[in-house]
Amino acid sequence: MALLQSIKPGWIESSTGILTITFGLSILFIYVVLFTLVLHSIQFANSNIPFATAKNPFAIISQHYLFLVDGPGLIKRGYERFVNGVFEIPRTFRFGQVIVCKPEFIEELKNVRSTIASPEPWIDQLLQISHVMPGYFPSGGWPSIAKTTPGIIRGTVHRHLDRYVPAMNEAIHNQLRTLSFDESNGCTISCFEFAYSVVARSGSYTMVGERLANNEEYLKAVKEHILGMIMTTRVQFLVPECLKKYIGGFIARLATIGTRWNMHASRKILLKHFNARVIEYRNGMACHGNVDESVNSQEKDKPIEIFRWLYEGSVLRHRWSYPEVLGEMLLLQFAFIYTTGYALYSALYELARQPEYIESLREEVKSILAEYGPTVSGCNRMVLLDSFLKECQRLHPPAASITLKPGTHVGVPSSWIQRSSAYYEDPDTFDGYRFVKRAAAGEPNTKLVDLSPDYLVFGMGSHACPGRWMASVLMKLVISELLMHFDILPCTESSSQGPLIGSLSFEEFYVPNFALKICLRPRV
Ligand code: HEM
Repeated sequence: MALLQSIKPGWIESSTGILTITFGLSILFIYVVLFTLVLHSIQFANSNIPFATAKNPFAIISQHYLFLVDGPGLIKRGYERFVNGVFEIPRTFRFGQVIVCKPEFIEELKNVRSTIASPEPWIDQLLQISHVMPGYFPSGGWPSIAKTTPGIIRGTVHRHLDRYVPAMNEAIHNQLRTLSFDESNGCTISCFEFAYSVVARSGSYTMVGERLANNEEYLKAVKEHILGMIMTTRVQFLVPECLKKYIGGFIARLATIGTRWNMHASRKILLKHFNARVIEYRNGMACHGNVDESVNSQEKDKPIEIFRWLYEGSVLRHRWSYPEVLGEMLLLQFAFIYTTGYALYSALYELARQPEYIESLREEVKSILAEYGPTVSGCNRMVLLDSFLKECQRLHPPAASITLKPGTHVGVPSSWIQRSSAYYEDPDTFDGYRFVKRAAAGEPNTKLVDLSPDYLVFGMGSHACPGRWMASVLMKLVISELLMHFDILPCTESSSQGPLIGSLSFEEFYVPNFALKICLRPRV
């Protein structure tokens, strides 16, 4: 005790000294990082383009912060200031994003050749592929496999959409079977979780086949991996480019360990299942005798499984390596499942909030299903539902801008154009049948999958989303099934209500409000 008493004051003094030095060094480090950030932003920025708010050092730092936590809000402020011009958003240690608002420029961008305007650098910078997925793609340059997938989706998934529909219907039923219903109150579900799960299950049918689409461990890993990628990327944004290689991965792991955002843990599970699926493909290929027949045999009447197509392409034609196939699958899961899950989530939210639409939509679905069943041609005839979904996407797109050009990253403030009175009457009001009325008035581009400069949810030009027909049919099948068998109601608990959008964004991407719930009550 005496010894302790005798050493304590000295120890306290020296520890206070260490604390002061550590504090001082941390402040110095923060200043150096902020100074470098401002310097880099000015160096990377286009000198003749204004920033969303202003170009002074404080404004640059605040825009970096805002783009990280509320990207759509920052894009809105820029759009309001430069509605007939362009503006730029500085980004942490990278090229800024130039946002084009002037309608003539947007029209010009639409017609740019696919080799010049490409979404690849945007995806690379948004998801920071080389840091978040090291080892999957060749360094320097975008993998050739990624240039092939949109073609496969357009040429096979879209062309033979009807072949996928039975599996998609089964996935929807299987997902509904996982819910437990209470006789009187029905079932209260997390709105995003339900939409995300049903899309993950149906999407997995398309991507990896029936066995994995029913494997709960795999499905959980798919969902967690996508959210994990979002979270990991966000954490990585805060680390300077030169340090990312050394500490980026470590910091991101530290931030997500033990959470559902743990990308590394879920990726391990996914890889285990992908490898097992590959063994099944190999066995199948061995059974065919002639391996070349294997790829062709898929094209007869069965839906083409995207993973199998990519894998066999890598093995048989040596077009790309196995890690590249895995990398492409992980990216495609994001492109397919997050976007469609978000779109379905917003539609369920609006259905629960706006019961006046339920009866007319139900009537339409009922008569079409009676004649055509849950098929592609049935879905194509659901004009009211199509308009309702398009209105949901107009007001709640998954992202506030779409990016089109390499080098300088050029974006279009889609979310705010879609809310502009220049293009839409009473733009902030939800009118589920807005597009049916427009079609009746003879206006063009009124279908959910139609592209136009005032409706940019699926992009535009040669890189417009090739999965939009799949997304449209999938959402219609889910909503038809729900309308036929359930009443869709808002949840009465106050903690489960709230806005559609969560409190943080992911650059220009919106993140859902995970707490939002709806109630499904079985119809008598
Ligand atoms: C509601 C759901 C969806 C939305 C809102 C959406 C949105 C988008 C957008 C905005 C782009 C960029 C277009 C551009 O740069 O001009 C895109 C590209 C892409 N999407 Fe979708 N998407 C959805 C569903 C899907 C689905 C279901 C698939 C797969 C079956 C898919 C696969 C892709 C691919 C592969 C690309 C890259 C196209 C290219 O590089 O040429 N998407 N999507």
